[in-house]
Amino acid sequence: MQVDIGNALAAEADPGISRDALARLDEDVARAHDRIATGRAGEEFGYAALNLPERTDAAEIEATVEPLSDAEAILTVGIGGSALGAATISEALGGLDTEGKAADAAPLYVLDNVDPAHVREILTEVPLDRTAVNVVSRSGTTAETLSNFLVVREAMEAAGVDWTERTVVTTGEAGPLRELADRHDMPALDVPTGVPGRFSALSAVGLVPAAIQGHDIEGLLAGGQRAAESLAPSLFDCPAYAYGAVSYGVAQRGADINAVVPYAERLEFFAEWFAQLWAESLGKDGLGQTPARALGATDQHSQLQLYRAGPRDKLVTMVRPRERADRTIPETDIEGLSYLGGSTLGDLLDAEFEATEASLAAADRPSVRVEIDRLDAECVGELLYAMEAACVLYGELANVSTFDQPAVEWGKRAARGLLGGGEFEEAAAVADKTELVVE
Ligand SMILES: O=P(O)(O)OC[C@H]1O[C@](O)(CO)[C@@H](O)[C@@H]1O
Repeated sequence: MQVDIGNALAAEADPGISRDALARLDEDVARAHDRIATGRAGEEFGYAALNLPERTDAAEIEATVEPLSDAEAILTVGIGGSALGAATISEALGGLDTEGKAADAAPLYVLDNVDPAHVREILTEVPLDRTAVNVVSRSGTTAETLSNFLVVREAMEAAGVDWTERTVVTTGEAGPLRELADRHDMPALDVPTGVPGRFSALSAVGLVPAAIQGHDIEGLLAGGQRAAESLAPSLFDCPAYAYGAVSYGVAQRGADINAVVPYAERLEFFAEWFAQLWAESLGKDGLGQTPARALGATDQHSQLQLYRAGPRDKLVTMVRPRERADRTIPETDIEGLSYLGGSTLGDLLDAEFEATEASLAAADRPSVRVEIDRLDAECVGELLYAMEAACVLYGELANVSTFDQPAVEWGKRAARGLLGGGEFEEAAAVADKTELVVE
């Protein structure tokens, strides 16, 4: 993996960070690296996430899911970090390899919302008697996850399917899901202690579907370990820290938004995973950098207008695999289009990537290039780990509480109160809404 921060330097962009300021910031990076190393060594809450490539037991995961390896579909029931890591990994590894060979993996369906129409559509689509249900919740009490699981279980019972034979649970040491797994002697894996959900992709939380699909989860962990071993006391020696430090540096100078633009369809979930990681970790005390999700080349025909000519409040993070399965564009005699013929779609995508990067630079808009070799297990594991380490570094530099998420609890209590799940003052506040209705 490599990170090119050249187009975020003050000589190229506004907001941008000067080489001198970057050198000064590197002193803080060294201190932050030591703090991170200490936190990892002590398995401190949150920092422990950066030990997962060494902690996660791939063999245990593979053995646990082996009885479900015949599944023709996988249904992950979770939300936030309990769904996005799994979705990101399975999507990234589910395509053609660079030789064009299909992954031949059972499709993954993700229930991470309680839209009843969508839940009904999924339950109509999956073959319930040949589906592996992967229910994931650290707390085991998340309303959306447990509600969806109860609906899925009812649908399986109605179809005459023994759901206890088709379900693997990943949860914390205690709670309703753990009790359910124990009561029915179901396969269960642990959510790693000391690791917030959004940092748990390289654990059973993110790896169960990939293991059922037959993907190389040892390779994912090896890639994560490669990124772990790249952590160094200088941003100039560590791609992850270079990304985290420059993101922080330009945010300090006005880039309040970080638009993540993967130039690969199979990294679309990665942008969504990154959005939770960045927002839930760094959005504290009035600080943070808002993640925006886009997709290259598609969003060059939409959001690029804003990125290039809108407010000077954005960093654009351009992500791509350097190698991919490709497809030749046929020769054509269509007037004005003959230049495309004989080229490939990959050449066009790369040209658009580089043209968009240059377009932003020509308008003095900061961008950072993040490149991995290809969408294989090691490179995906390395990318996920590097972004987690970048996020932890940014949190140290910003001096925020990276690993908690107190602001999301208010809404949970209000919703629970509205549903009669207890007396919560937040629910009463809902009734106090100021209305000005226009029809
Ligand atoms: O794994 P759980 O406990 O169901 O939580 C799911 C998600 O909800 C959050 O706790 C936020 O409410 C996320 O941090 C987490 O990834």
